[in-house]
Amino acid sequence: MIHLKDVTVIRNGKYLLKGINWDVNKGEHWAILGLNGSGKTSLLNVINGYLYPTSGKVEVLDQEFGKTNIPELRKEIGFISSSLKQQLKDYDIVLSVVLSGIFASIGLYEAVEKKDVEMARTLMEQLGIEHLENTRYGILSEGEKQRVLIARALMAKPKILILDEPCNGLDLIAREEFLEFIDRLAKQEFCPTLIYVTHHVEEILPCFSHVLLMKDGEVYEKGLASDLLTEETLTRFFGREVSVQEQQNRTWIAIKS
Ligand SMILES: Nc1ncnc2c1ncn2[C@@H]1O[C@H](COP(=O)(O)OP(=O)(O)OP(=O)(O)O)[C@@H](O)[C@H]1O
Repeated sequence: MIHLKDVTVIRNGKYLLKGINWDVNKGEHWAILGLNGSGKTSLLNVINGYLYPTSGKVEVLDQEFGKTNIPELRKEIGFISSSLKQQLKDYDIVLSVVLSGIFASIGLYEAVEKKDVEMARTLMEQLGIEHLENTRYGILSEGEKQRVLIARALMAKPKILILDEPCNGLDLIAREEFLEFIDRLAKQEFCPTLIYVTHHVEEILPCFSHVLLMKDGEVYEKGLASDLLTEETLTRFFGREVSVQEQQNRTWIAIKS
């Protein structure tokens, strides 16, 4: 699904990413964990073709960057981020916003078919936002907006779904409800490969088979979540002694000292 070989990005004399080697295979879901400024967003921008590497090779969905049509490829990659949340038009109704996902457009300018509206309604129902169909996007809460974004992304039937800190701005209940949805989504046969970026270990659900630990623009470690979400590795990674607890099949950490 995604293959990065020795990817380095330098901008304004600064290494944003350094020698990244990363392979995401079909059937895997990855969580990317890192502190502020560790290069997570830069990495996502490379995958989306918004940030061109200074050196190295990028292959996404069997397309090698530099030899492929990136805008076409982007249609197969769903991307959920806070900047997209802000770009959507406040005055559009939720149904239009969801339907606009078919065209990856901000606003709905093209005719849609009955089956598209049916699909949008099914997705809204699965996300518990069907009652908001005719509500203006601008008045929704952060949690509701997040669900609209997910439904919008899924309309395009992406092969990869990237979630960049999707729980930012969600309260405790909204966050847990959102994570429950992600868990349900991961169990569906049609689920795209999920790439979930977060600062918070406890958001890494059991459906995330693998974890990429990012530090200072480099891959600190990568591998099975069960191998990496341990007291020993996380203490080394964060550079602070942490204690780890398993609850509801998730890892919760606290700083010891
Ligand atoms: N165009 C650029 N020129 C110079 N430095 C940049 C540029 N874009 C990003 N950076 C720097 O690269 C580093 C990595 O940024 P990035 O946004 O990828 O980190 P992040 O892990 O996503 O951080 P956060 O968790 O805070 O969102 C930061 O120090 C940032 O200031």
